[in-house]
Amino acid sequence: SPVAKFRGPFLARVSRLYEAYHVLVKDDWYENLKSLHEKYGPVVRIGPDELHIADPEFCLDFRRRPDLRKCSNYYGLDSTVLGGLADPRNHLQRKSVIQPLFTGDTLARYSAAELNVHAGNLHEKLSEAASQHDQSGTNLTFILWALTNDIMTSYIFGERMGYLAAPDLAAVHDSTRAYNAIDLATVLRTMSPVKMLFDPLPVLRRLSVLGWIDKVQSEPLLLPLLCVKYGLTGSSSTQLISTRLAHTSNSNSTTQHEKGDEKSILAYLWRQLGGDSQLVTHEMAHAVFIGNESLLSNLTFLLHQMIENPRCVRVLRKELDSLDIDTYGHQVWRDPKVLQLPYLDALCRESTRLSSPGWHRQPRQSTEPVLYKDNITIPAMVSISFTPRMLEHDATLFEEPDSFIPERWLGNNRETQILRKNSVTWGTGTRTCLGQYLSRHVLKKALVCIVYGFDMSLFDAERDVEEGFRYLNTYPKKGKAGYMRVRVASRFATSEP
Ligand code: HEM
Repeated sequence: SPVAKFRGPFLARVSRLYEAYHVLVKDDWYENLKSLHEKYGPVVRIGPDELHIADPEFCLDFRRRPDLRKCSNYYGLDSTVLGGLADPRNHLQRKSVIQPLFTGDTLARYSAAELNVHAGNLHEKLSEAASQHDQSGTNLTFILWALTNDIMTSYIFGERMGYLAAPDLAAVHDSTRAYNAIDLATVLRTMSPVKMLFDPLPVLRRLSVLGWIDKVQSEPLLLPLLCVKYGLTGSSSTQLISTRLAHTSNSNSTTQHEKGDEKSILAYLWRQLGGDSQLVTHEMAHAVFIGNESLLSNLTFLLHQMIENPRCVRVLRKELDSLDIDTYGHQVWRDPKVLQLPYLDALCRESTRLSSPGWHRQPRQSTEPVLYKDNITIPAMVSISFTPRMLEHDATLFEEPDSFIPERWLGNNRETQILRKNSVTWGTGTRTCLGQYLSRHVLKKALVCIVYGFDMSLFDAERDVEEGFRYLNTYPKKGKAGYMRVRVASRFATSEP
């Protein structure tokens, strides 16, 4: 093997089942990875053709290269959508079509109008919860999940689905959230016979426990509801999206998009991708799928940190007092200055830094051999991986790396510039997150809405500690999902502006 000279556990050298064992059976992938680096040093062979590197300097430098390929064994499940395209040229081409829909005017218009409506709905829901004094606490996970679904579907499909207004948020949550995503992705990438069997046999696949992947890929969370809404029950999702596309693209969809009609995002993309409705469906379903879960996870983490650090709540409230309360009243999130508040920005950066999940690594391949330190050469096309969480908790990059210290991001000086350059929260190189700016707006507005309007504490902190704060898990295993239950109280007697 071209990587034979690199050290690692025996099973990992011969089979991907090593990964499967640590993800599916022992559920200790990240902890094990750390112990492997302690034993074998900064470069460890974690698969027959994959090296994991825990050398921040090398990782940060290597990742900036624009010519790297995403490894098909890792991203193969999503090989047709932007996030999984292996070839950098194909990726660049697709990105040039999709990226404008997630930045610039499209995002600014959404943020200033639609996103404010969702923040208003969140406020309403929390006010309701505060007045009800629920004996079992307020399930914030359900509320945030409904919120992120409303946001993602309205952004991508231009539809207000009203998840947050649904009378039964538990039902919304349970019927739309997918569990075991990491396990199933692991099965398919570490057990190639399973993947080979399932690829050509979609029926078999649908009957299996893996069926949800097709469902999520081809029928994103909102589609059943869209079916009901448009009276299209029975249509296949692709037909449904096509119908929706035809509806929105009947005339001048590009012009509408340019005018800022968010409803035309789908139609615009459809036209740009040559009318390939299946590709558009997959691309958008994927964005909704990953957007929902990462927003939920990041919002939950941010609120968890705020509850754990009352000092941060005080400092943020002081900063919020500088906003135009006379104009916006309790709806402070509507003040455009919110997006520029330095402490709020620092809170969000620090929270996203600490919340990267341990299961997520980023493997890349170079078509040329790569020179690692001390004259060690890594052969071409070997998967070279790093785990963002490891870098984000590295003491050489971040002082007191495990502590929540938003202040480290404040100011524009040499230190903060270096911190920003070293940040890998949103990915690296040319493959950074498409949803990062949308996510930043969502995190900021939701946090402002909550911190300005409400006092919050954990409903049963003892149980949360006992459970190891399970509610912080992204893409949890079934049966291991946690719920963030809180006590909510309105800060103001009357909440009208
Ligand atoms: C706070 C929330 C989020 C975090 C921390 C996050 C993080 C990331 C990271 C680390 C990557 C790189 C993955 C890799 O290279 O393996 C990525 C890629 C991506 N993310 Fe996000 N993400 C978030 C929210 C979103 C949202 C809301 C969307 C959709 C609107 C989204 C869409 C994407 C897409 C499409 C890619 C692939 C980009 C490409 O390869 O060009 N993300 N994200």
